[in-house]
Amino acid sequence: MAEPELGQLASRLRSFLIGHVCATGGHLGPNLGAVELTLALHRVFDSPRDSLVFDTGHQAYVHKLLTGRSGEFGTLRQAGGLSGYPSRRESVHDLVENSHASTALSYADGLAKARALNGEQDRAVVAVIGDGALTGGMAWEALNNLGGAPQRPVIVVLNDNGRSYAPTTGALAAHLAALRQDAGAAVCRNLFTDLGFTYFGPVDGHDTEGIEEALRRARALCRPVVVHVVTVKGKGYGPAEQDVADCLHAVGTVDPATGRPAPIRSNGARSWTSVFGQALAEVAAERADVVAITAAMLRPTGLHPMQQRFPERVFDVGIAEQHAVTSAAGLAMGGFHPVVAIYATFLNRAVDQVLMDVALHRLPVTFVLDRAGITGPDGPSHHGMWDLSLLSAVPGLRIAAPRDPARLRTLLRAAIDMQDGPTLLRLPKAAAGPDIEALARIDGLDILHRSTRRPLDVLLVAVGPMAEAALAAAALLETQGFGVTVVDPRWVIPVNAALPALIARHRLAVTIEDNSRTGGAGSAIAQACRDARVDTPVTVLGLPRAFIPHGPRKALLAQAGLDAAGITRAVRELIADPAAGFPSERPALSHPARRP
Ligand SMILES: Cc1ncc(C[n+]2csc(CCOP(=O)(O)OP(=O)(O)O)c2C)c(N)n1
Ligand SMILES: CC(=O)[C@@H](O)[C@H](O)COP(=O)(O)O
Ligand SMILES: [Mg+2]
Repeated sequence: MAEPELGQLASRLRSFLIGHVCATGGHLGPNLGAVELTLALHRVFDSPRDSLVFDTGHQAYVHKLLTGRSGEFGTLRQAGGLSGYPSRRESVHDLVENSHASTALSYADGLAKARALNGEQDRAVVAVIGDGALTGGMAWEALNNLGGAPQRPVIVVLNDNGRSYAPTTGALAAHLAALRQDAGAAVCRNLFTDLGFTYFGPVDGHDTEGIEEALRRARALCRPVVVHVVTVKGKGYGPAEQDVADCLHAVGTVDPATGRPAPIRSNGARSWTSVFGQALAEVAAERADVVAITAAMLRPTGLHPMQQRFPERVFDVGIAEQHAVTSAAGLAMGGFHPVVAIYATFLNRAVDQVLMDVALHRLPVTFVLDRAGITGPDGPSHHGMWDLSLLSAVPGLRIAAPRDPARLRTLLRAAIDMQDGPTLLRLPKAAAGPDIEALARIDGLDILHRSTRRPLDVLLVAVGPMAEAALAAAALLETQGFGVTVVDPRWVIPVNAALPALIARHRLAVTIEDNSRTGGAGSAIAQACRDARVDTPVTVLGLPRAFIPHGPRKALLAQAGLDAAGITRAVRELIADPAAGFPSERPALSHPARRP
């Protein structure tokens, strides 16, 4: 295809991306920056015979368009529609579905070893990694292996646009900037050549033919090669190129003319993230020892209000969650109280650091996990549904789940006031609803609802934002003749010692959490009841032990039975099922607990 035709194709791809992604939402900036790069990849390599691995995968839309999925692009990130990331179910051209950054080079290392063992080294292994993802530790573990095996060819395409969301931080970013500025010096010696790679670059990331030439040369070398491609995030679309915040990294439905959401009548609802960000800035104004850490997601985790007021006390460590946690441990050892703001799903990779670098030393670090629970359009590797399961076993870690903005503010302060060990708050990806005031607060338990003049049939234990669905279910169950109590423990791990006694007063207890039901808060509560010899059957409602696909958050919660209808249905089924242990009579008061 001659250059003018290539240019026309790139232009058509850009127009397609802008039109579709503005309509469906998705990763606009990253994909506009990867148009020519992806064209070149598919012109030089023969996917799927050759393997193309995209790190994080949010920049793989053009790859999808070039592998036969343009017709379905109107379904992007919608239930049953195209995933916003590579998907093995969708195509043989797609390899890695995990949207957690910094993994591509490790996959490539494994693929290259497989090629060598199979005698298939003519099948290329190509990994595309962004400059942001390259700040993640796994990437350097992989580079160490790849560069140490000259006999195993892997082509690392570094898509360098100088940004993660914000400009990429740290010494690596400075090194790449130097390479971009001084091509002559770059070719002679740099980080990659020192690690055993041949280095080609910097290559203009919007010159398809130039990229192709570099890729062909890299392929011909049959050894580890880094092709340093310099791109512009949001290339070719003014609103993205000019967006100083994050080059329209990820957008909802926006006006293609402006890249901005259509003006909507605001119902005043704020996101949990913004409530947290403002509350933290207020605490930071009162407490000079409070510092904050982000892993390249300052704005998405709501730290910018604090960063604007106290820039010297907010640290962006790059896409390096494990380092973030242990660096926080160091800050705590130095006399500070770090608040580590991370999406719940991304903390999964730093469990050992929470356990052994923070909790073992009983350090006062507060973790604030945004996007806990079902997140929606980003699919299985983005739902924050394992934090309670992974962290409930951490000795000394206290975990709270605020049900509303008022409790978020209160619990954040309480967590930061705790100096004898780590604390953790988890927040959903949702608009923060109205405050839900308790009827009473007994032994640290918020009684949100209790039926009057009815037996104590069912106790609903709501974890955080599940309080709303629990209260709606209580209303439904009352219309069906049941007496219902709804309780919010606020601090879910360790289990409040008064909770088993409250459960003992009811004929049935149901815990409700937007975490996996395996090993989460409900499991801990059921265990606490067994330990306390409480006879009341405890049923745990939560997310299934499965990878949940992308789709609207509310619909996915309903499918998991975590809405009012699902909770009501579960209670009625339990009561109807003789094997469920629902006693015909209320249990004798083996625990003279105080009345709720
Ligand atoms: C472990 C992990 N932490 C954070 C994120 C959130 N995240 C998604 S894309 C992105 C920035 C990636 O920057 P880069 O690799 O340079 O790709 P670009 O968007 O610039 O093309 C981040 C931080 C993630 N996907 N995985
Ligand atoms: C690819 C990635 O990990 C993020 O960009 C993710 O899309 C963030 O999603 P939200 O911030 O919209 O929840
Ligand atoms: Mg980048």
